[in-house]
Amino acid sequence: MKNVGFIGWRGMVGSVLMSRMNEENDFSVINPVFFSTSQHGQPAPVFAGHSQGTLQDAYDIDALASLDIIVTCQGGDYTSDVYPRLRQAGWQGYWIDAASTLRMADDAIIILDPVNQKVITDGINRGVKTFVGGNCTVSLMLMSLGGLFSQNLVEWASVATYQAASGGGARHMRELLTQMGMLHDHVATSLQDPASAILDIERSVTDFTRSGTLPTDNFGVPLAGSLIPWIDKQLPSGQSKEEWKGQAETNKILATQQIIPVDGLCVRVGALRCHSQAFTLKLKQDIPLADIEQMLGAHNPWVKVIPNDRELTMRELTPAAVTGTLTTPVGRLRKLNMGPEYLSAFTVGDQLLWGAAEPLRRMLRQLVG
Ligand SMILES: NC(=O)C1=CN([C@@H]2O[C@H](COP(=O)(O)OP(=O)(O)OC[C@H]3O[C@@H](n4cnc5c(N)ncnc54)[C@H](OP(=O)(O)O)[C@@H]3O)[C@@H](O)[C@H]2O)C=CC1
Ligand SMILES: N[C@@H](CC(=O)OP(=O)(O)O)C(=O)O
Repeated sequence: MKNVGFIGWRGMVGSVLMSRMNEENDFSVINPVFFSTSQHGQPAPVFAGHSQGTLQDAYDIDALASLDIIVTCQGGDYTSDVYPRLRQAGWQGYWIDAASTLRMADDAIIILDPVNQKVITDGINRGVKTFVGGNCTVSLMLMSLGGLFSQNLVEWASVATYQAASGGGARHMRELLTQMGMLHDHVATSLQDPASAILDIERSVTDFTRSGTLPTDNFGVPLAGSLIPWIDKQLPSGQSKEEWKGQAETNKILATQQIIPVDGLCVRVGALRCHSQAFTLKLKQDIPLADIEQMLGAHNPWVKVIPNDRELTMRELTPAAVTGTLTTPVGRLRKLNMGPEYLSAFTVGDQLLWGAAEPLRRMLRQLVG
């Protein structure tokens, strides 16, 4: 059995990965070794009945170099520090990573096997050893809309995202929930009084939101009851880094010969762990809607086409409905007034599952059999 090292297993993405590996019995086909950047020497976790002694030092290059495969969800700083040193030390093992650091490197493949299995297989066959999970919005878009991309029918895609707090990390989720609770507490008494004026309550909430009282260490500004139309760094192009990733990563995942333009606006909203995305797609031809639905639904086992119906949309195409599941639904499919090649679509997906942990888990499984 292969020796597989895990770094970042107790973080948010790592916990989801461990939980999925347990569900799929993945620990029975590997010899896991657990590492920590801060807790080495403490007892290692027990997964699926496998006790693994103590936590190893995640910065110990010799210990890492003894492994066949390393899976890390620890983050970009860790990757930037350890990966080059490990490769320079001559380590030839497989590196599977959730962080964005190595995604665009020439010798790395962005993994999303329901979409680019051929790219992955070709890579393994020619000796690629570095496999990186994609940006969550990109992976979730391709899981939901893969049927159109795989048929090479998309001329361009314009997107507006509605991204959950979890994309920023665990502390961002806590901050959002704390803000929500504080806002409610601030007006709880008035809310209970049916005779109270709603605009007085709203003004009180707005004043409180602007007062500087809400915790904003992580988001920088209040998110509860609001939104933030910027995610990640500012680039000279005027895009946010998150917006830049849309085209760059999509085309790398699909290994396109000719770039498919993908661009739009990325927005943080007060959802917990599901990213939603509203698309305008320009198709290369006028294709009947029924054919589009068929192509989308047949692409992979996790996509689900939600008919463009009010009740079904409200029940099945929301973060509340999708969170915690591997389903990547797509709905609101209709031809737009701009012309018969213009299609709208709305997608929802759990950004910790298909958006982060699941592609890594499935890559590991491919390498260990
Ligand atoms: N959040 C997301 O949606 C996505 C994240 N990613 C990537 O994954 C990386 C990790 O993200 P995420 O899982 O959100 O990070 P977390 O902050 O949840 O965890 C990262 C590390 O923090 C350390 N840590 C310190 N205190 C605690 C604690 N109380 N509980 C758990 N861990 C603790 C752990 O390392 P140690 O044991 O060594 O101390 C842990 O592995 C990101 O930097 C990013 O590169 C990728 C896609 C999506
Ligand atoms: N940036 C995403 C999370 C993510 O997947 O990021 P990255 O591309 O660094 O893995 C968000 O904040 O919602």
